[in-house]
Amino acid sequence: MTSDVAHRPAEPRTGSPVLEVSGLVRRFGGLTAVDGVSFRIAPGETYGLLGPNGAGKTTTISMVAGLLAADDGEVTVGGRRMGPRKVEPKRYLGLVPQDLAIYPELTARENLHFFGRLHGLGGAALKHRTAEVLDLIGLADRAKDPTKEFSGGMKRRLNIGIGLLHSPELLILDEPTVGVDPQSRNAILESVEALSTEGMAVLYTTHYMEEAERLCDRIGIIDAGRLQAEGTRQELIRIIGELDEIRLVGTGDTAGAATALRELSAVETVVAEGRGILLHVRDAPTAVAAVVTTAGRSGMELSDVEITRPDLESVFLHLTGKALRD
Ligand SMILES: Nc1ncnc2c1ncn2[C@@H]1O[C@H](COP(=O)(O)OP(=O)(O)OP(=O)(O)O)[C@@H](O)[C@H]1O
Repeated sequence: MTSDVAHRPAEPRTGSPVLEVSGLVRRFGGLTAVDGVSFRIAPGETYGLLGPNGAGKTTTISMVAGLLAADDGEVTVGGRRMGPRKVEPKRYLGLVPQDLAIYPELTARENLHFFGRLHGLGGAALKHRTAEVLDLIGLADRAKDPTKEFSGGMKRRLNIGIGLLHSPELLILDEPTVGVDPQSRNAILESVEALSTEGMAVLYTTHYMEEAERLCDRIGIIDAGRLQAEGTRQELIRIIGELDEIRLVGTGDTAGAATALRELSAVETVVAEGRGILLHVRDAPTAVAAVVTTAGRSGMELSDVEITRPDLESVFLHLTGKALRD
């Protein structure tokens, strides 16, 4: 069945969360893959699930999308209870799986038309939405080409376009940049960024810290099936303290420089070590000029200055005792 009116939810539910996940649990035999996961996503918000391989990201989103039954807990999409047998709530979400689901012989536009019809779109509305989506995923100029000629990254973008066609309230993307070249990766990230201008809520899973930092308003750090922490990038970094590191390498009067550096207001700790000094400071990019000048004036000849700022990788290490990437 097709209609000329794009399928959009009848009532916008601004204010209340688009997605509410509460106490979700899923076991596979003796393994608890998802162990009491709860989070919410507001309209227009991009929420990242950041965790290493096997953390439970795909299992979580499979339950969110109603593809997999939960052993415990509850998922609601737009206030509607989700589950494998539910039909209505699934109309409000789009799922972009890791695996590609496109027809290689069809052009990009034909693929979108085909999947659009499956969503009940047709006529002028389908044409209009297809053009909008092709723009959004940056494939308007390749709309007439068979997708078998596309690069891996372009196919991924089309996969995202298919998930977007029916203007879902919530779009779920499962590690959409795995295995693509850096240029395509950037194009994918730009497409996802553009979604927030559409007011869509996005659930984005990744094991790339840079992607979570760039795209997500809030991030849930997941490991061994549990949400270890949740918040904005800044909130998460506060968990491990907000101090940056400046490492000064050089010769001369290191001890004298260390004493002088302790007097600077931005400096919290100073440790003289081997051929240099390690400082913990607030806001290193602002403090570095005074640090370098003070060290120089105190008789230290610098050969290198290195700034390290805490990132989500450091937060993950702090919370779990292991690196995000193997
Ligand atoms: N159908 C299944 N049967 C048995 N174990 C499973 C099944 N699906 C997932 N698991 C296990 O559950 C755990 C979580 O897997 P999941 O795929 O959710 O992790 P992930 O964070 O998405 O990682 P990846 O990035 O590798 O997909 C893993 O230990 C995995 O082996």
